[in-house]
Amino acid sequence: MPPHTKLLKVVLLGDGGVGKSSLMNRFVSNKFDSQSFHTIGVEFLNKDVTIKGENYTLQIWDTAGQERFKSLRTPFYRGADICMLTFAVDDRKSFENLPMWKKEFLYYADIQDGTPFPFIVLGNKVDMPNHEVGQDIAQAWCQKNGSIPYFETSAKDSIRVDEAFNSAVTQFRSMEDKLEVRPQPTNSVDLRKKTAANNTCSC
Ligand SMILES: Nc1nc2c(ncn2[C@@H]2O[C@H](COP(=O)(O)OP(=O)(O)OP(=O)(O)O)[C@@H](O)[C@H]2O)c(=O)[nH]1
Repeated sequence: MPPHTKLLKVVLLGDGGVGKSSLMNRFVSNKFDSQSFHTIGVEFLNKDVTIKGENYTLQIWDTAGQERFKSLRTPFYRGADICMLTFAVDDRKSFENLPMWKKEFLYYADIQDGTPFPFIVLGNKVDMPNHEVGQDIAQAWCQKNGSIPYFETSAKDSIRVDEAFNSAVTQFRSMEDKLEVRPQPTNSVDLRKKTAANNTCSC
């Protein structure tokens, strides 16, 4: 890591199939795979960014959205700096599950509900023709849940993906002073030397 680089742990959550892996791969490698497989456990990739003159390494944790992998993903929430809650705009159920994802994150990250925390909401697959969740409905939910920034994205067509990740860092910066000292992972490993490598963990 270059000097004066801050490591930020970013956790991507949401129902299986909404496009979390695809968003991470678009952001880190500028690639899209239409045959993307379900994630088992968690995977992470690092990407270096500079926001307003400050260097950051974003350590992006892509979690498995399917219910059966809950026990594999939840241990990785502790120590997160940013949480990106993801749904697909063509899948109403995935939007309706956002409160469940937020609650699960706060519980396993050991953060009290109501404490300021940098969340971002992504409505992915905006390239799809049939939207079951309108921008107004999603924005209203974000507003009600602590004025969370909302982005309609497409990993496929590369729409607003960089903007959403960069905004997540800006959101972190704006709240940094207010964030409580949060519990760090007990089973931590030093992952800071790895950058843009495909690292899989299904432990
Ligand atoms: N049209 C469209 N398809 C997408 C987009 N993003 C992802 N997909 C497709 O949706 C499917 C699921 O994408 P993934 O990235 O694997 O979804 P995930 O949320 O990581 O799924 P889990 O690993 O099961 O939690 C794949 O077939 C992707 O190619 C998008 O922006 N637009």
